[in-house]
Amino acid sequence: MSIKTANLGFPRIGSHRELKFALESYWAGKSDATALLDTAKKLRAENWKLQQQKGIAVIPSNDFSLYDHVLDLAVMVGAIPAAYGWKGGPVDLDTYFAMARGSTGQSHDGSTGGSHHGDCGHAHNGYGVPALEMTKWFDTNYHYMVPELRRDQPFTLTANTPLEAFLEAKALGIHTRPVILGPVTFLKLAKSTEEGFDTVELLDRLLPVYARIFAELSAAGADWVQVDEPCLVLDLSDRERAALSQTYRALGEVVPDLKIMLAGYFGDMGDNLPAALELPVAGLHVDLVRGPPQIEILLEKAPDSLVLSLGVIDGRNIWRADLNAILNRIAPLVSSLGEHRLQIAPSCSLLHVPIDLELEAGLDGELKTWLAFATQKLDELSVLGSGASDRSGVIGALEASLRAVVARASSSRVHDARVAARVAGIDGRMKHRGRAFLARKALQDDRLRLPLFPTTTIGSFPQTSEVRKSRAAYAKGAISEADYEAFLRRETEAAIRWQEEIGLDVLVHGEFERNDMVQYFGEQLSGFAFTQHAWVQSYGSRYVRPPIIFGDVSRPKPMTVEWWRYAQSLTEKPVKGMLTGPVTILNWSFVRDDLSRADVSRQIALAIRDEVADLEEAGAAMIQIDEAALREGLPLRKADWKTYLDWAVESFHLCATGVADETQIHTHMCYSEFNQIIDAIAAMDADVISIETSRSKMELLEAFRSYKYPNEIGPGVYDIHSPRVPEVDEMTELMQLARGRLSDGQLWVNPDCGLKTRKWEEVRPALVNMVAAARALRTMGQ
Ligand SMILES: CN1c2c(nc(N)[nH]c2=O)NC[C@@H]1CNc1ccc(C(=O)N[C@@H](CCC(=O)N[C@@H](CCC(=O)N[C@@H](CCC(=O)O)C(=O)O)C(=O)O)C(=O)O)cc1
Ligand SMILES: N[C@@H](CCS)C(=O)O
Ligand SMILES: [Zn+2]
Repeated sequence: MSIKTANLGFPRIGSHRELKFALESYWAGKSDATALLDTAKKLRAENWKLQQQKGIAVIPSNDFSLYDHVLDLAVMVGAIPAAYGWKGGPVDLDTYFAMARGSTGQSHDGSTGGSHHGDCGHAHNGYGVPALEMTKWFDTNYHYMVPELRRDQPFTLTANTPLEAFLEAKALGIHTRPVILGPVTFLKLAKSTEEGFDTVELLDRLLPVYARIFAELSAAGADWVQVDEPCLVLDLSDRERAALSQTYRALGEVVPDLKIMLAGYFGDMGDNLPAALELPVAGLHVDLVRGPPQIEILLEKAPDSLVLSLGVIDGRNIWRADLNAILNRIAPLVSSLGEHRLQIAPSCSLLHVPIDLELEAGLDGELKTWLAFATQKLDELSVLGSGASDRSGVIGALEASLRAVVARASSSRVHDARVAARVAGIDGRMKHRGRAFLARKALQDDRLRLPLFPTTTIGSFPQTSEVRKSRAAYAKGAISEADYEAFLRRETEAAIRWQEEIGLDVLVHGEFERNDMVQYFGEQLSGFAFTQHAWVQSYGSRYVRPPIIFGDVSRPKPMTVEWWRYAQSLTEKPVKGMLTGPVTILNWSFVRDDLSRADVSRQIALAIRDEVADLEEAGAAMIQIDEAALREGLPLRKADWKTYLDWAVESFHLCATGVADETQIHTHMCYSEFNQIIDAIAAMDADVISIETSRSKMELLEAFRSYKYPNEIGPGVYDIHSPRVPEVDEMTELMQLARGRLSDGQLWVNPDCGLKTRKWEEVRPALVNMVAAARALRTMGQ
């Protein structure tokens, strides 16, 4: 006897990024739909077979997506905005990708890859349709397409994709449990296109579509369906709770033969758990990695007939599990509920971890024994499934797990007494600059002598395929370090010359040497490991390789100073030092789980503080510390915000307060809904903050206006997520709107974010226009 193992979802991208290459080739018109769909089918089959081979009892289907699973659901239920020209019936690939990436009106567009958003023609051009908005999926670095719903939104089943997936697996002889995103989470994540209505109100119209999907699944032989409602870990309104209750009462009644495994994940269900336990579903999945105390409530309150799926293997991190500790933790449930009522599962879908540790030939041997990627997590599930009823059959695996846990806890690689002492020595003086902002501003203005409405950019210039190829060639040993660096110097010099030529006031070196704004720093800091193949989907065909923070963090040597020094040597204009901040490095890495995130952040901050000091020492008058992920790293529950913001702001201070008052500290945030965190932004006290505002027509500045925020701000005037080149007038108009909210002396002129995902053909005219807009502003009254 053993407890059933269940998986909630497997990464879609392929262990060698097969999906990315198939998609980008299709978009570029280099291959056809058949080739793309064949690759997708092959990946699905490989994933199912792998899980079968690993002995997973409950294997998911419909966890695959060509681009994004939220988009898939919107398309499946016919929630397709009129602009995409869908006339009913099955939805073709071009419509699907138009929603994902925008469209130029041609069948596919030839651009190989996006930015944060769909990247093709935009409606502002007078042709084409913009992509749906994109935003991060809960607190992950995965981004989903935001469905757009109107008050009179009809829903209709365009294709039963869970059924298709179920049948595809069945044809391979694999019985699966299809996955579908739940209707309440779907509606909650959607955006209403009209004022004054809550998308959850559309539930009555959506439920019949689910009922049909479920009925067809049941008729085809499915016995269970996994319905994901990650909203169960959020603060829910009464209406949302009522919607959950209505949904599961209704679906249970219409298709009684299909058992629902309702899955909540990404945290503790907290006050939603008792209500979830009362829903008339056959099973409930709980995330016991992020919410271990839920076990007590399950023991006390789980109804007799309910099957519990215990999310005990971390689906959000890459550490090898402490299998013995997990078995001990769930033992009371095993003895009280019995094996037949339990399933052993990852905390959430494995979408958020890389696929296979075995591919990491370059990773240090000892560190490797501490890690588990998706494939290894399947093995861990199997051991737990057997071990939960009888440990004797898995003694070897349990001993190996224990050895890894003990070795990691006591390893000298993990602990560095100097780092711990430095964190312990953080004192109040490191938490603020010398003088208050206005006094610093006077000193900085005197030093920098910038014009009104100074122009700058956010840091990166296009990462052309030439840049990427050169880095890949260097990594493979095909070109020498000297040749690679000479290439980067040429790129940097050309960027500096061009910025001078077009008249930007504050220059950047262009970040050509960086593969990614986080990975680049991870590769240079002690306590970090980096991988070769451990890609994780960020959105669509864009993936990241998050660094692994395994030990105490320190900086062996300066990381960016030489590139800054070189760039500054080429010009009289100021060049900004360019760094990624600790909270962003933390949020976009796999972080050790044996130290608080606050302390890891402090350690990174102290390393960045040293880099800031070295840049200042080298002569940098301005240093930018990007905190792109500070806002998006907010905890899911409001009650946890203050603690997070306190240490996040403290970390920024630790980076920024070692410099003289004459040195101007910049920060940049590209996810900019600031209303709820404006106190924290003000407390950061950066001399200049650049933010994303162009799409919101400067409305995001309202938070700064009403707060009477005194420091300087660069509200983005150029939407870098679109290939479109903004006109001079548009940018002056946007700045005029900004002038209505802030004083002239506070304002900078810059794009929304870095330009790494854009092409030079777009960037050149856009920045020429931006400089012209700033010049025009200097002569214009408000
Ligand atoms: C700003 N964003 C970021 C997030 N997270 C990060 N860690 N970084 C970010 O910038 N989160 C939120 C947003 C949006 N998210 C993303 C995520 C990913 C990209 C992106 O452009 N990804 C690239 C990969 C970038 C990278 O690491 N490149 C490496 C390796 C490149 C490579 O594959 N080389 C090839 C050969 C190259 C060639 O021949 O052309 C190879 O090795 O085979 C590098 O540059 O060295 C992606 O392509 O997915 C953007 C925004
Ligand atoms: N300096 C970085 C910030 C991106 S959020 C860049 O320009 O790409
Ligand atoms: Zn940005």
